[in-house]
Amino acid sequence: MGKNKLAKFADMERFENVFQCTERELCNGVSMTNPIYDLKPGHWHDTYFKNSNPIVLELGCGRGEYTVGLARLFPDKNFIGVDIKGSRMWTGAKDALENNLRNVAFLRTGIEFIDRFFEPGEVSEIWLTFSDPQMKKPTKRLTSTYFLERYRRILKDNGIVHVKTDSNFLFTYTKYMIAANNLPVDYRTEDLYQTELSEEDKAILGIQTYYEQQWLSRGITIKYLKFHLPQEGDLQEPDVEIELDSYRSYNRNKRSGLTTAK
Ligand SMILES: C[S@@+](CC[C@H](N)C(=O)[O-])C[C@H]1O[C@@H](n2cnc3c(N)ncnc32)[C@H](O)[C@@H]1O
Repeated sequence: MGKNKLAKFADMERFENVFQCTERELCNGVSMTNPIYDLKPGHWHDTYFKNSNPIVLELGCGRGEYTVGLARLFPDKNFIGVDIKGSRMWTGAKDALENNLRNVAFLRTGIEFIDRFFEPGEVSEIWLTFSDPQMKKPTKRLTSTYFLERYRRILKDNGIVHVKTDSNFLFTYTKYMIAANNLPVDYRTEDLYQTELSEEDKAILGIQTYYEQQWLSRGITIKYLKFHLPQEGDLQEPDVEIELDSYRSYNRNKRSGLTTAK
């Protein structure tokens, strides 16, 4: 039987690669709890990673498969998985500790507060893996201007955003967002596993998360976008009606009866 939640929460308090800030109103970035490191925004390199390698975030990392998988592929980069659900993140944190992956950390907090934990320009890339499409709530979508503004505050100029998703709704919304703001796109595919990829991209994009495995077993195609986020200019929300996904996950909200949403 797997470890229960309370035991996992106790582990999270003592894992040296886990930083937590769960009281949302107190998340001012100077009170991340960790058994060893007193970490302030702007000091991930010198206090924790002890190198100057690029920092890559996975936002909504769940069990952290991408964070840990990418860390294995790229020992010369640093990876931080971010999620509010500590019991999920425990899996990745334990895996990284057991395998002595020093280029991995996990941060437990709400993504809406992400700019409280990093200084401007401290982050090079962001991965969004199988994020909830939030079809009814545009400001909760992780590729909305609400979130992109926050990412811009911590990313280097022209920092990279990767979106890997099952959701046609989130993919289409993100495409419109990119078009509305003329964001430079490096890569876009609507069916990842039917696309010719370099060996390196195959390894990067072949990492499969828990949610991806669920979608693949249901025959849903996987979409992927890689774009840049320049610092300059106001970000505009796209004004389009998008067809809702025809399926829903065990965790996604019930359908409202509508067939499209903005
Ligand atoms: C659908 S799951 C995907 C998890 C993982 N990326 C995967 O592919 O298996 C979405 C994850 O995002 C997290 N999440 C969603 N909104 C969040 C927010 N605002 N702040 C922190 N975590 C959030 C949830 O807790 C959940 O673990």
